[in-house]
Amino acid sequence: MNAVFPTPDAADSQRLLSPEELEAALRDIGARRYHNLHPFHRLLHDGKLSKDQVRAWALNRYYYQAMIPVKDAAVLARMTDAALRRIWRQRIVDHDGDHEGDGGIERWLKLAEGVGFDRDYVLSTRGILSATKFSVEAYVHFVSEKTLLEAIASSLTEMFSPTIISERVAGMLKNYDFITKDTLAYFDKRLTQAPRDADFALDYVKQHATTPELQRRAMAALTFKCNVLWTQLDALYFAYVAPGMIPPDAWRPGEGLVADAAPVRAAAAGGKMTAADRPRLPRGVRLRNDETRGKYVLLAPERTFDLDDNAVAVLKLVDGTRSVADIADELGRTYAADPRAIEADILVMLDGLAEKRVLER
Ligand SMILES: O=C(O)c1cc(C(=O)O)c2c(n1)C(=O)C(=O)c1cc(C(=O)O)[nH]c1-2
Repeated sequence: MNAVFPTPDAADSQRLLSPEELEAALRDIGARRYHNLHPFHRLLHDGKLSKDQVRAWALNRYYYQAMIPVKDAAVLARMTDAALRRIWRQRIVDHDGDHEGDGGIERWLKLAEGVGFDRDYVLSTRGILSATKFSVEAYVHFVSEKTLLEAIASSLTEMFSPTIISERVAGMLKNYDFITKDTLAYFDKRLTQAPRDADFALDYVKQHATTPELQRRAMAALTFKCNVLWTQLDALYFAYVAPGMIPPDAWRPGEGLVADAAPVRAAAAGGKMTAADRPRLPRGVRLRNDETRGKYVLLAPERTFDLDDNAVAVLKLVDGTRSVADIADELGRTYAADPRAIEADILVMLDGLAEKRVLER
């Protein structure tokens, strides 16, 4: 059974490390395996993701946040020492809060709402990737089944989280116009909570990992936890970046958003296009590159519309899943221009096409 986990080589595993050497070995695991190194995080922080890809991250990570107190309750249940429980229970309070509307889970829900989700949809966990669930649940099982030392050691990824949190908050605020400081308020508190928790867990592990075997187990626990975080990002990347294979039942762009009702209402009222609408070409209408004339045209049954370069850039992004706001965001990034100014212009253009019945929402 143990063979499933890689073991350090025999010579190392037989030597008792000093507490300082053990800490250095644990930090080295983070330096090589922590999820700040994952390509999905690089894209997220550098502003390279679409709004829908950021949404997929916020939705899936909700599951991790929601299960952290379940994990910590399982750790608490292993503790026979009241003094230890008094310290550990603070983690549950941090996430659940002391009253309704308080705590980390609530703040994560605000983050999800901030990127457009309907709160009840997020709470339902319906659209969460199965791989996210498997990975988070593996963490809960791990702390329930392994020794208390291993359970505590598995939380040590928090040693590395303040750096990634600072980088994420700065990067997202700079690179995405739909992200505000309020949306990311979740992370404010983590900057003090995580170091406090990590300091305690590190002292505990350094004190209690008193044999080479226990030290090896503590290192394996931290490696396991790095993998729990890494595989969640693998799953997001596979489903929403490349190859973009969204499994059955997982969230699809456009689902579970508060703006969902808006296009329906607007269409029913016959009103103008809004930023939340997801325009698409009606059946029988196609964007075509007319090679003899060297330009793109919109081909409709028995009619052809000449298009200027701006219209072509917009229509290349019209796919029935991107909203007008998403299209404006993407063009804003491509042309380094203010997306809200672009949005106003393309709404007028799209309304014109909708009136000619070569566009619908
Ligand atoms: O934003 C991050 O990158 C990040 C990482 C980690 C982590 O390293 O486990 C946690 C969190 N955030 C976090 O918000 C959180 O509540 C948390 C709890 C735990 C844990 O293992 O008990 N890790 C993390």
